[in-house]
Amino acid sequence: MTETPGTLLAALRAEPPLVQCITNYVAMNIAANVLLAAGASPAMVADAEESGEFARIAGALTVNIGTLSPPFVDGARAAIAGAEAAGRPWVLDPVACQATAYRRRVSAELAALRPTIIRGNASEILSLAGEASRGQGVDGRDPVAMAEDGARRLARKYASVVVVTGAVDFVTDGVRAARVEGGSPFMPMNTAMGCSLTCLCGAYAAVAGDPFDAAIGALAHFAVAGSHAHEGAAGPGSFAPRFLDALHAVTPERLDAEASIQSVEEVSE
Ligand SMILES: Nc1ncnc2c1ncn2[C@@H]1O[C@H](COP(=O)(O)OP(=O)(O)O)[C@@H](O)[C@H]1O
Ligand SMILES: Cc1ncsc1CCOP(=O)(O)O
Ligand SMILES: [Mg+2]
Repeated sequence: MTETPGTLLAALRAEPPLVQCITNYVAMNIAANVLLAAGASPAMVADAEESGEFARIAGALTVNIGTLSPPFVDGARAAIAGAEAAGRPWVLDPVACQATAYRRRVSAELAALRPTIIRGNASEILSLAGEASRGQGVDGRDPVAMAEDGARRLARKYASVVVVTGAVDFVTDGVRAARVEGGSPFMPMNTAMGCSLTCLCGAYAAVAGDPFDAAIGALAHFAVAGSHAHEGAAGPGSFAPRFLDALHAVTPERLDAEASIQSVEEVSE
């Protein structure tokens, strides 16, 4: 792996990428702070009046359907067209896509536009892959292992890198696969943690040559920072500021030294 998480983090900090985040009302502030702490430059630019134009100047685009509405979806469509025209990577977060017909329809439409990376919890990836999901609203309720085959199918169908998050994260491009360990059980007790990770996947994709490496880099950065923040945290409340500090404090060298990444042998079909 030439593009290790540490190499990508060094590149990101040397030239902070502009990341256009079309995300939900809950995540906007949290995700912007996560990107700034990590070393990237966030901009929450969502309306169709300008989102396509902005996507052409951003290093990457992220689209999250957490608090979707028809104008929001129009903004996402325009931004995706702009990113595609400019050859920029874009990331889809299909928040709670199992929950309603509207979310199933919009997430399927956006996935069919072939995102560079799709990132969701196991329940969301299961649903996007057409399988039964036990997700409750935005919260994942399925084990990551259950969603791995669905992730592989999605990756092959849309030529995307697919990331399934949970206690141990899984990433696949349909040919290669890996698992990333670390983090903290306080992470799913903090809202918008997954949404923020999706935005960080955009930041890493902006500086990486290979979106599979980018996804692993963002996952490793979250996992290492989450483990550091867990030390001394009394609960989800004190975890949150420690996590921002840890995202900022981790150096490229420590990221490569501490990241726990296992390649998964893939069976060719
Ligand atoms: N039980 C856990 N232990 C450690 N890290 C976790 C755990 N659950 C989730 N995470 C981490 O929290 C982040 C958000 O993942 P997740 O909670 O699955 O997303 P979402 O917020 O979209 O449901 C990821 O970095 C993931 O690795
Ligand atoms: C609570 C909530 N409601 C709609 S979007 C959202 C945030 C979800 O954040 P995450 O998927 O990162 O847990
Ligand atoms: Mg989520």
